[in-house]
Amino acid sequence: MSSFRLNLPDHVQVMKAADKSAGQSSDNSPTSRTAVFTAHGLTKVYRMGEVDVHALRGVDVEMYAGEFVVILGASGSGKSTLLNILGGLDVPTSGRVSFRDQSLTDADEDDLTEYRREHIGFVFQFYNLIASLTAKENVALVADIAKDPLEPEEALRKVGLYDRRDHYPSQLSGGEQQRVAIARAIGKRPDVLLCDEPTGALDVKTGVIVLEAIARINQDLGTLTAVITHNAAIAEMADRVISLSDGRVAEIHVNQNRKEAKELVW
Ligand SMILES: Nc1ncnc2c1ncn2[C@@H]1O[C@H](COP(=O)(O)OP(=O)(O)OP(=O)(O)O)[C@@H](O)[C@H]1O
Repeated sequence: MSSFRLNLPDHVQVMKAADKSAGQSSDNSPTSRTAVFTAHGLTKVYRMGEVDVHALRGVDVEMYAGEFVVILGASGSGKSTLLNILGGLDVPTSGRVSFRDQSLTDADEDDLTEYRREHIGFVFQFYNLIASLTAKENVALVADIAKDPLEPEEALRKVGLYDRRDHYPSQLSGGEQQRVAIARAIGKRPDVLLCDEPTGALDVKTGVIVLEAIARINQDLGTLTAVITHNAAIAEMADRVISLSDGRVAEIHVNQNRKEAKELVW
């Protein structure tokens, strides 16, 4: 286990207790945490003709039930590659990664599809909503194939868009569309919410509203939430900040005092 293990704020211990999976652990000591992701020695090499691009160069990382993690780093540092591997969208070149006690490295395509469907909600920079469906219908589409879904109205309420449920994407602002995308991602009540630059296409004010929605879901549902950004201000919201540089973990920082989204300035 890593040396920063004992430093997690009380908030995370509380979230762990609230997490659905916490009952699986018999260790109730204040320093116990349920590892959701455990990755060791992850590398990813993309072969581009004659050239090898080393996106990850040996990443060791753990993420815990209920925490809010920001993955921070410059463009090209490997953030999306790491998130895609954790989310089962990609596989490492070498190294091991597991979700709870399920190895993702040994999983085949079908296993990874089922893993993503059951456990992971994704939010990307661009919202990818279906233009011909209302907000509610966009959310229902995912909830329909889930085992224990949130009602689409409830998911939209959590992101502050219940009143706009019958609106089409073209009738919503960029920030509102992103919040529908977040409602869609949580509609299946995922264990993990993975967000890749969720505010990248938004102005500051709208970005803050989107971050507030993500933080509320982390808080209310106890969903392990990982947000990728190159914006250091956003890192102040996190329980922990994993900084990547050139495909390596450069630093892991524990925020003793998390800021609320509305306090952020950038
Ligand atoms: N499919 C791919 N084929 C080839 N190279 C890739 C591929 N995906 C990523 N890379 C390369 O791997 C490195 C890491 O990319 P990655 O997208 O993970 O970085 P990032 O930190 O998320 O960057 P950004 O903030 O710009 O999205 C980069 O050099 C990138 O060009």
